[in-house]
Amino acid sequence: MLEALCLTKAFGPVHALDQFTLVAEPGEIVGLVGHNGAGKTTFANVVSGLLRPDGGRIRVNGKAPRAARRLLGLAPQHLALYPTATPRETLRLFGGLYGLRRRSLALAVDEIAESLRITGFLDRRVGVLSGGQQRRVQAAAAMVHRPSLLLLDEPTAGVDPETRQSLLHAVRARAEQGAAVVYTTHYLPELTELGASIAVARHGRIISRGSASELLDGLPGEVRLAFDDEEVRVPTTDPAATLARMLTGTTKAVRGVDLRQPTLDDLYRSVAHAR
Ligand SMILES: Nc1ncnc2c1ncn2[C@@H]1O[C@H](COP(=O)(O)OP(=O)(O)OP(=O)(O)O)[C@@H](O)[C@H]1O
Repeated sequence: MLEALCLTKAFGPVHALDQFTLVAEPGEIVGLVGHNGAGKTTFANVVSGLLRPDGGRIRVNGKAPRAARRLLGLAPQHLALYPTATPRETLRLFGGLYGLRRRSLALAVDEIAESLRITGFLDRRVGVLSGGQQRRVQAAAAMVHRPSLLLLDEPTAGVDPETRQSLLHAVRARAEQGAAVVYTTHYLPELTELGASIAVARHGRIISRGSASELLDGLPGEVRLAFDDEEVRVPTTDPAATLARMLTGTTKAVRGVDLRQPTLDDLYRSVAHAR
């Protein structure tokens, strides 16, 4: 369980964290969303003990960050892997640092490699793997010791749909085993797929917190229909019904259809409106 209460952290005049409060229960996936600069990465760094906060209180299963290091797994936003090591060596190294030995280490490496579909390239050098394969290795390194608190900072940035699915599957599996997960993303549909609750960050603090259905249902998306001579865009909270209505009413040939899912901007607008 994570309790982060009233965290503050300033870099000169920039208040990266400004009374930032977030609690994640065991088994809960919290989707942490917010625009660039909202404080998400600073929060992950403070919770994992990489940065000291100016104020506030953090407890992981009741322990302060330094004492809780073995309970925590962090996959940073930017890839941080040894290019000359293989994924197997990487996972054994991380598992070993977190106290796993011999048979339990080998089992943990096999299990996470299977879950994140790394098995096929476990013994190739990390430096020759694709970006998506490296992302999976980085996430696996954060999860191999089965942490009680998992911090994933945009793990799906720039990956293909298959890698995204394996990452989401592995995250859900960890939560089902009881881990509290804080999952940062700019892509809202992932949070529905994960069954995550949502925390919206802005200017260093959480401005809204709730279930995915509370915060995302009813957000306007958009249906776009392209004809030979024009393009029609209709904002809607029910794209399927809107599309059916638009198609029923037209005799022109349709050249293109696009359904836009709600974005972070839509969520920000709705949160600002409700305040
Ligand atoms: N080491 C640092 N020195 C100075 N300023 C920093 C440092 N780290 C973060 N900041 C500033 O703190 C603010 C919050 O940054 P942070 O990286 O936490 O945001 P973020 O929500 O993770 O953004 P992104 O979505 O772009 O990753 C930004 O204004 C950033 O410029």
